[in-house]
Amino acid sequence: MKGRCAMDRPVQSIDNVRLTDAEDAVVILDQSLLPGRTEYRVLSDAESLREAIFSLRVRGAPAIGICAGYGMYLLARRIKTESVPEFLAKLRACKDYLDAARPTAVNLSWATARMVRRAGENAGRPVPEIVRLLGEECRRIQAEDAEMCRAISEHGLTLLRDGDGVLTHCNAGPLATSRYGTALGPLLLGTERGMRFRVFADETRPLLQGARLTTYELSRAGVDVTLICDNMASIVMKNGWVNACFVGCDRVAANGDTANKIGTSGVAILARHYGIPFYVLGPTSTIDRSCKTGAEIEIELRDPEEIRSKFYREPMAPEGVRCYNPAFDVTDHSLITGIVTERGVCRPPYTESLAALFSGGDDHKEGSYEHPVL
Ligand SMILES: CSC[C@H]1O[C@H](OP(=O)(O)O)[C@H](O)[C@@H]1O
Repeated sequence: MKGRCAMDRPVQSIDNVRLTDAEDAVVILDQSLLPGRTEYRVLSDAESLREAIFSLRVRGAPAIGICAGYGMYLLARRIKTESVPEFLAKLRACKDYLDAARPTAVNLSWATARMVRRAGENAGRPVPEIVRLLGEECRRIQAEDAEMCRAISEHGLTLLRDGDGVLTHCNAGPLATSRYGTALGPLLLGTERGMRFRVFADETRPLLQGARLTTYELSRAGVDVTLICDNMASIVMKNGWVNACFVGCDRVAANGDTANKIGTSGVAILARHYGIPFYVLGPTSTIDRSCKTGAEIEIELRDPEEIRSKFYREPMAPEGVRCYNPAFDVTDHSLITGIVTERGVCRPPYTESLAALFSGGDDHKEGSYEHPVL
């Protein structure tokens, strides 16, 4: 589906995922086709929603959560029953079906759980009223993410100076969120304010989110960006061109161990070697306190063809050669200088500083955010 240009709006708020006006489908910008093709997909059933998440047509932990929230509302509207218990049971089945698309990014299951929780809290109301409340909740998920990303960008910007060199890995910009992004947010916000940065974007094999998406977002925003192969991160750090590394996150454990795109832990080890600060940026919705350490985070394994041939005219390896294709790895908390959330910059020890984010007792407080000094 050819749609309005994804960049009709300021780059900080790419139109990457939304509900149709008729509320009968979720429309996504198909990120698997960028930067060459700007095409939208209309997701009108559970199968297309799950396929779009699995195939990274919509990707990035927050964007996946936003899409899943809209998807749960869409599917809830299709549940034809007046029995609340039957409605709730079928809604939970929708959650299980969508959650199975990708296991690592917590925002997927966090968003579907939030929708099921919202329905359960209102089990005393008639089904149509519950559905209406779910329509409000899915929109709140996207609106809150926009707030969180803006706050993350403000906090992240305090860590940078005009003219800094920043290395990024994968893509954690507006395409992966609701606006601004997490790792890229401070760079976009700072550029809006007249600051200049020199960004080195890891291409991020095998799916090349850095090459295809990060350079697309940053160059459109007028940010100086240089694309490098993943194996060049060391030399640009050694050359003294990098003042900080900024990466996103898909699941942060209670002790600060962080799952992010495969290759992130290698960047962190290099940064430590060269004495360069390494920051993880993400919303509190990506912190999973039920995971005590990164050892408990399930790492998604993907199709070997993504390594062998997905992006190349000619096969890059003999047909059928065995490949190992983990989509994420876990960066040990000891390698992380700070974790930037919408509520401030958390410093080690993360078991304490992350817990302090939730001192109000809830796993994720909706609405405005206090900004404690952490
Ligand atoms: C703002 S979260 C972005 C996060 O998600 C990416 O994974 P994927 O492209 O597989 O969805 C990557 O880990 C980014 O850091």
